[in-house]
Amino acid sequence: MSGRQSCLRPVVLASGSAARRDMLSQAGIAAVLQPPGLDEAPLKAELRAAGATADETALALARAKAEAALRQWPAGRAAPVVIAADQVLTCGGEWYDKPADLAAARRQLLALRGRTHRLTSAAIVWAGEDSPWQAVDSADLTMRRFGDAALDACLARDPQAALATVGGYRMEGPGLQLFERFEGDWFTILGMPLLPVIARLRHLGVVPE
Ligand SMILES: Nc1nc2c(ncn2[C@@H]2O[C@H](COP(=O)(O)OP(=O)(O)OP(=O)(O)O)[C@@H](O)[C@H]2O)c(=O)[nH]1
Repeated sequence: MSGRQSCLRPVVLASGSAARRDMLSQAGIAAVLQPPGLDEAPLKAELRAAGATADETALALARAKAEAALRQWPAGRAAPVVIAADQVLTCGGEWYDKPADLAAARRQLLALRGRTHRLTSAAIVWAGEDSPWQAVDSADLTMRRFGDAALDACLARDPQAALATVGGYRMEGPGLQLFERFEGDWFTILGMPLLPVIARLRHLGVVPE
């Protein structure tokens, strides 16, 4: 069998995340991009108020994004295999969200300075089963006690990261200079536990064994 995608069903990535888009395409998986257009904040607040853990919250949000994408899928087209994901950042019992602007990103990075925070990434792969396949994984990242100059240089070099990522940094960019070490899967940090997702796609016949 060629290395080409073998499934007749389209693969949909229910995400607006460039990192998730890039990791799938770089792994040779062609996906239709369909940002879910979901306002995560109220659902996230509801989950937190109910005492949901970071794992439970990321899984629930990923599932909500997959459901939103399925609702938008044109009737009559071959049912897709939908991939969705979500990432939660926690540190010392605090939960952090994507910064609203550069000033918020700076404040958030200062709050994380010299500490270890956790990125919890969940993925859903839904091929029409009653309940979707899911995976969740975490990585622990320790930030240096970086100086203000290092922080401002990082924000100046990569302002997009400050607004597009939950931590306000891109590990594959200048943000790496803010870190001392990290423990966990690289793709989990970037936004999705990729290897389990690819294994699921293999199980579904989307990519060859
Ligand atoms: N490139 C990059 N992205 C990161 C990194 N850390 C976190 N992210 C991104 O931070 C974002 C986490 O926010 P989410 O709410 O899970 O996803 P989103 O960006 O809103 O995209 P949706 O899937 O459409 O909800 C994701 O896009 C992750 O890919 C990193 O080190 N590098």
